[in-house]
Amino acid sequence: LSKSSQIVSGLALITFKLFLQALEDGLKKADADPSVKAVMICGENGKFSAGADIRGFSSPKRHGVALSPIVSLIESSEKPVVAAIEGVALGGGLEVALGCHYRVAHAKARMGLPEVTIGLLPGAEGTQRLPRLIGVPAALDMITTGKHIPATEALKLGLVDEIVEENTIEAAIRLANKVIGQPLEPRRLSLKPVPKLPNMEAFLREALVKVKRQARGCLAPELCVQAVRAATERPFAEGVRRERELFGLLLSSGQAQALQYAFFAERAVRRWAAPGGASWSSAAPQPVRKAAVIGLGTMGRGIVTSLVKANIPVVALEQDLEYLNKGRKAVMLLLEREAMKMEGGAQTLDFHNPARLQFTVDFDLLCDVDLVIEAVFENMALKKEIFHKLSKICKPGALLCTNTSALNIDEIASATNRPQQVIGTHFFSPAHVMRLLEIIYGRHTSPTAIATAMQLAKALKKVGVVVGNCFGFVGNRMMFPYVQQAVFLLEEGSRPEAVDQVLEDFGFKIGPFRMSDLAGLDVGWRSRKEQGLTGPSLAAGTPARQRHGQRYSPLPDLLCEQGRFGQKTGKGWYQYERAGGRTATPDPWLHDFLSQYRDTHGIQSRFIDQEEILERCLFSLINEGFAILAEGIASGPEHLDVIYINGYGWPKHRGGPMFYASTVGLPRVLAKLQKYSEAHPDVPGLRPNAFLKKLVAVRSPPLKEWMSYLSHQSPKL
Ligand SMILES: CC/C=C\C/C=C/C(=O)SCCNC(=O)CCNC(=O)[C@H](O)C(C)(C)COP(=O)(O)OP(=O)(O)OC[C@H]1O[C@@H](n2cnc3c(N)ncnc32)[C@H](O)[C@@H]1OP(=O)(O)O
Repeated sequence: LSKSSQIVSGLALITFKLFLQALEDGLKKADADPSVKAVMICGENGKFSAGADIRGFSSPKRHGVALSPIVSLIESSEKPVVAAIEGVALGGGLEVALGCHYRVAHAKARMGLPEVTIGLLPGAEGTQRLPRLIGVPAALDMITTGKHIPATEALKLGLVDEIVEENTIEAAIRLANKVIGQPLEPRRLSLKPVPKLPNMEAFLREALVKVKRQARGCLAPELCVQAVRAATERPFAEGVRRERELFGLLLSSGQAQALQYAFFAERAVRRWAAPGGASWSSAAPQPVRKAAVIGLGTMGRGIVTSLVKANIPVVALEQDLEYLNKGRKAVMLLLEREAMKMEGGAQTLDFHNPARLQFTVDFDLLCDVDLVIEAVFENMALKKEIFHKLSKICKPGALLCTNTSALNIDEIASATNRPQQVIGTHFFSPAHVMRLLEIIYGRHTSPTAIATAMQLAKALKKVGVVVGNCFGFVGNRMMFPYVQQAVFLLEEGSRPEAVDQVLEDFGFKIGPFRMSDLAGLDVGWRSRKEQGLTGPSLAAGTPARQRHGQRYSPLPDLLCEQGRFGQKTGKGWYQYERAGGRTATPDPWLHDFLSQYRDTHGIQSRFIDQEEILERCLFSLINEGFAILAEGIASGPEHLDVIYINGYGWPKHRGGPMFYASTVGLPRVLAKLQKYSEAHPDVPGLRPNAFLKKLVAVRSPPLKEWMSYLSHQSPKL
């Protein structure tokens, strides 16, 4: 456009506020200058905009330049304004583009309104303009999910006018030149009607039901639907007023802070630290060009699928042909399903090629892999045998990972000649779906090994969280007291469905008993037998409800002795329509069994209210979290929260257990733990941890300062 245009650039994230000011000044200048015939807005360095600075929403100094008036200013310009979208146009960035009269995008650009994922809604008139441009169904989908869509999809939806493979800015200038002099009214989205649907009311009602069911207590998706509904029912200006009202509600709901905390926590855990000062900033990962997975049970199958999806060639190994064929079939089925989901996308799955995925029973084929993930049964002797073999067969630099949920990494490493290359990689089931990867370093694990495991997590599109070695690591260790409380509550008078209901209402995807039925009660039973807590190795004369002087509930063991393993046997804490069924119904047999159990042990059944259920389960879990932090097993509360959100179904809009504790108030958590501990002195999980007490004593500092109150920066770090 040379002299006849005004190029406004610099839509960089950190300078969003400054940019808005510059944009306003630039637009006004362009408008006043008769030599300017059109305006093109682009970003710097190939990126349009990631939107407003998220930290600004919870900053006490939140004032900022309002975005809406600038979007309106763009739209009302008498000269055509064209957005040249490269990289990403997200949130406020996309709302700026929606104010423009035309949008040109690079083929690799991505667009979205992700505000819902940080507890907000597109508050710069995005909920009013987008439905006018692409219709209610597509707009609602983008706004309530926050998904980023590729440029090709944006073109199909009519969100952009043109996509280009080459120079986006030149293409935008070409388009601007072409449209000079054409009427702008039809291009101003605020003047357009929202395209009608024959069944708009029913559609919106169903959309609301859907987001309420999926979001479980999370406000933002629901309010997004309400804002879009306003677009369908009210004139633009009134819709904008409603949008503003709803935005204000979300901003002060507390959920937005929790979700924004979660956004940054997920990024903070990438900056890992380990003993001896090793950290993300100094350690470099090794390349993983080929991997192997040992064991094709449920976990191994998911891990193989995950590696194939990440385009890493895999050797999948089983102990014999029977298991191998079973495993191969299951993996192929998973991959077929994944391929179907990806159909039409840019990526394809090349899993029929033996160079990409090879099944074998021959350990020698592992001689050239860069990384092995052992995913066999949770049995120390078996794992040690495998690791001993691996250290003989694998090339010297190969990283040896064990997928374990609790076993001692150091003991496994002791079976090899290279303990520095042994690391725990705790995947969550189903491993090709769940985002969490708990990465556990042992006493000898090298910084390179940790960096490589973190790099692997990234390649697998997972959130890697580095933690220290202890029984259950972080996630399961915090889960033990939670589940223990849930079972104690049954002993005292509650029922599985009552406990599950309270925790599901809190926002957990699934309560502890439904979870236990899903995972299989036999898993914990086996582990308790191995620990000598139950079964033949239990010393004669051990009291039924006590182990090592502490309260113990034999209830789960008794259920297992009855063959009630959960869904797989059709009976567990609930009953199911058949073995393998998924619909849990309260079981009168279990209710009778609990009554008899209480009678046998002289337990006076009592009514337990929702508050007690919630507090005893959650506060005991949080209490263990403080112990983990004090011992240096994790380097900060964010690590625990990211683990819980991504691996244990903790509701993200509550920010994770430690963030939740900070919102409840540490003095309250402490007081309640003290109260419950006095009532149950034989339950160590309820005894307030010293670190929690210390934080309360120093007046409960903000979560990000907690770690500075540990006198020793812990033996592990
Ligand atoms: C008054 C106005 C009212 C409303 C209008 C505006 C509302 C908004 O715009 S809300 C913000 C909407 N935008 C987003 O939610 C985008 C969030 N960011 C992302 O999705 C991703 O970061 C990305 C796709 C932009 C880039 O992904 P990737 O390449 O994987 O990098 P990272 O995620 O690691 O990010 C790098 C770095 O940038 C920080 N960051 C990214 N986006 C923001 C942001 N919007 N605000 C603040 N900081 C952001 C991120 O935290 C990383 O930094 P650290 O490693 O230091 O944590």
